[in-house]
Amino acid sequence: MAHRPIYLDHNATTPVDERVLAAMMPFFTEHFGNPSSLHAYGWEAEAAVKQARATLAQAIGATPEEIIFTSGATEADNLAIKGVAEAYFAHGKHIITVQTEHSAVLDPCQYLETLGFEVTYLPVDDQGLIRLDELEAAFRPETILVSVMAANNEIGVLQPLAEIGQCCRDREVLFHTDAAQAMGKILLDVEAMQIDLLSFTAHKLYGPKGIGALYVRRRAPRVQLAAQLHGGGQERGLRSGTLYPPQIVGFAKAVELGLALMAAETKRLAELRQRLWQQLSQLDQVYLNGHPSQRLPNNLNVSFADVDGQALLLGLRSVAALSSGSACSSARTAPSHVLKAMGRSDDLAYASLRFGLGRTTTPAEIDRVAAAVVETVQSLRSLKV
Ligand SMILES: Cc1ncc(COP(=O)(O)O)c(C=O)c1O
Ligand code: FES
Repeated sequence: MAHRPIYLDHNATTPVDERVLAAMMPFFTEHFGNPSSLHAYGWEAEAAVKQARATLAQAIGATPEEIIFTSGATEADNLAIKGVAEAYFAHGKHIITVQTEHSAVLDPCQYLETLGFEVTYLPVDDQGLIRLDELEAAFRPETILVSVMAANNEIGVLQPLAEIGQCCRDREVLFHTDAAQAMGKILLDVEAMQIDLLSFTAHKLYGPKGIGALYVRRRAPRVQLAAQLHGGGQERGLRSGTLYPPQIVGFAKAVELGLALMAAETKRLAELRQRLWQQLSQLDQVYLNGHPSQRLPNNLNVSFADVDGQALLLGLRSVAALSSGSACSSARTAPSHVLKAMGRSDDLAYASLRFGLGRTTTPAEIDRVAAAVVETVQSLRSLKV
């Protein structure tokens, strides 16, 4: 097999775990029924979907009726934000979010601005965290929704969900969180954290691409939501379209595994990340992006001064599959909006690498990549003088 670079881009996506694939397989062939059909084939598929829904609900402290399947976190974010905007505009047209959110949150907010909504984009501090006093100051009588991500996809920073949930509940404002990166990596509890809507996705957690879910609170205070896809009325009318049992079964299996392995993986990945950072920080003028400890265990984001970002990625291409910023924005020419919001200069934002460690990452891989990064940075710097 042709030599492939070491995969260190697990914040972009992950491979499907063999155990997840095995759980999915029967639902492509033997158990191919449509869960909506009222016969044995349909019931079989329906039973599997029901079980998966219960597993997913339990993983976040929700009830099964509160889980709406979608095609991923992008669709879940859109449904949450546009669905709340459409259901609550009579109460007010103001939304609060954060400058460092994923485009699946920022773009729906910008779209709503074209429809007359007002959006506050909270700043973050130099470690990527929002400040609660700034959140508190942003509320208005007409605020209907706060959307703050659980874990950032570029820098892995974990926002204080329970505190944000409390702020929102005190003011009777709905709280949505995009937990695409956080699911299965940190504990999420929608009761304890007072979360009203939560988006998640399977493919960041060794599950298949193209499946995700939105948790929508039905217990008090119950969330009203306007559907964004209309048709056959699946998912209690909130998301029409034939359910996809293989993906749904795989999603639940991935989450179940993620939770079972979480404690051990958190420890192992944090050690590997530390090993990587120790080697990289032997270079002069390297900067860790994001809070040093309040972050996902598998993410390290680093900026290198006096290096051309594009040349750095090119120089490492054969050794490691990495990205600069997020998967989508690496293809763009603008510097990362997340690093810019933290106050990084354009140069440092360009010359950044996101290391996303995963379940198969080994110490030998880390050492190999670290050595290649050190060597590439040194040689690019020596060319400059
Ligand atoms: C924070 C965050 N939100 C949303 C998404 C989009 O998820 P999906 O690919 O499931 O639509 C991603 C994935 O890149 C993400 O990292
Ligand atoms: S969708 Fe997450 S990086 Fe592009």
